[in-house]
Amino acid sequence: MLNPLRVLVSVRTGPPSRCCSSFVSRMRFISRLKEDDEACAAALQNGSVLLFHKLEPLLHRTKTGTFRPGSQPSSGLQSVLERLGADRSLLMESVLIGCSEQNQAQFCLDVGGLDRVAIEDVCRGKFVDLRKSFFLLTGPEAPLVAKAQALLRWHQTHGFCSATGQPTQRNRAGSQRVCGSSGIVYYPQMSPVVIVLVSDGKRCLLGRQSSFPPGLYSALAGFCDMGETVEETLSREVAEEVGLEVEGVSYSSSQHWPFPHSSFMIGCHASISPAHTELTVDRSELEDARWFTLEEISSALQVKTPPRRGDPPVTWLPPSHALAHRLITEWVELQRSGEAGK
Ligand SMILES: NC(=O)c1ccc[n+]([C@@H]2O[C@H](COP(=O)([O-])OP(=O)(O)OC[C@H]3O[C@@H](n4cnc5c(N)ncnc54)[C@H](O)[C@@H]3O)[C@@H](O)[C@H]2O)c1
Ligand SMILES: [Mg+2]
Repeated sequence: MLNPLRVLVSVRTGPPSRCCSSFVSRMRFISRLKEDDEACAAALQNGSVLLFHKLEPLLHRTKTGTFRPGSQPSSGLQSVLERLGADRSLLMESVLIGCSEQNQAQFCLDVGGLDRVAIEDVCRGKFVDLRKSFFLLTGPEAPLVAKAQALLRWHQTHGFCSATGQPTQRNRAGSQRVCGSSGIVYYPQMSPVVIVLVSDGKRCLLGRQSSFPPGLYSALAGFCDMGETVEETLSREVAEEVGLEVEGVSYSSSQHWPFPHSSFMIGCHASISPAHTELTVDRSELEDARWFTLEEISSALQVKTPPRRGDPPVTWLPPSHALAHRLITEWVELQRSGEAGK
C-alpha cells in the first residue's frame, strides 16, 4: 500500500543546492558536532543563533514586509546578552539545529530569563507566538524554527531522569541528555501521527475540532498506538472519527510538527467507495466533519490569513507549511488534471 517509489522521487527532487558533496559534508559536520563537545563549542563561536523568548521565536520584518527568523551571529551575541544582564554561560545553552549552505553551524537559544522588550529593541525584532509565526514565515525557514522550538521545549521538560529522579546533563550540541546516576541516555522524542486526506473521487473529507479557530478545517489525523503500522492507524482513525472504511492508501510525504509536543506526521491519501460516503462523526473527537467539493476547497485556499473577529464566517485551511495543506493541494491538482483530461 505504501509506495516506496514515491519516497525516492521526493528525495531526488529536493532543492538543487543539495549537490551530493556539499550535502554529505554538511551532514557529516553536524554528525561530528553531536559527538564532539569541543568541536561543537568552536562551531558555536562562528555560528548563528535563533533567539526564542519563552519558546516564542524572534522574527524580523524585512524591507519588503515579509518576515524572517531573527538569526544572530553568535560572535556579537555574547556581549549583547551580558549587557542585558545574562550570565556569561547563557550562550553555551544554545542547542544545535543545523548547518547553513555556507557551512555555518546554526543554533537556537531561549532567553526567557531576560527582559523581552530590551532584547527585541537590541535585536530589532519581535517575539511572536509559534502558531502565528507559521502564518508570517513564507520562506523555507519555518521547519527550522519549528525544530528549534521543539528541541528547546524538550530540554526544558527533560531535566530529570524518569527512572531515578536525578538531574540529567546535556551534551554541548543538545542532541541528548544523560542521567549522571543511572547513565540512561535520553534523546529528543516525537510522537508518530498519521494524517490522511480521504477522497470519494469527487470530494475530499475535512474535519474540525472544537479547539480550532472558527472556520478552520483540516485533514483527519491521529496518534499511532503502540504496535500499529501506518495503515492500521490510518484505518482506525478514519473508522473512529467519521465511521468510514478506507480502501486504497498511498503515501505522500512527512513532516515534523511542533504542536502540541513534537509529532512526526506521516501524510497519506486514502480513497473510499462513492457508495459508502455517509459520515457518522464522533462528536467527542470532532466538532464537525464534511465532504468538500473542488470549488469549495479552491475558494478556501484563497483565504491566506486567519479571519479576524467580526469578519464574516469563512472556511479556511491550514497554512502552507502544514502537511494538511500539502495533501489538500495535491488532491486539488489531481482533480484538476482529471477534469482537464476529460
Ligand atoms: N501538520 C498538519 O498539517 C496537521 C494537521 C492536523 C493535525 N495535526 C496534528 O496532529 C496531531 C494529532 O491529531 P489529533 O489531535 O486529531 O489526534 P487524535 O485523533 O489521536 O486525538 C488526540 C487524542 O489522542 C490521545 N493521544 C494518544 N496518543 C497521544 C500522544 N502521543 N500525544 C498526545 N495525545 C495522544 C489524547 O487523548 C489526545 O487528546 C495534533 O496534535 C495536531 O497538532 C497536524
Ligand atoms: Mg484526530
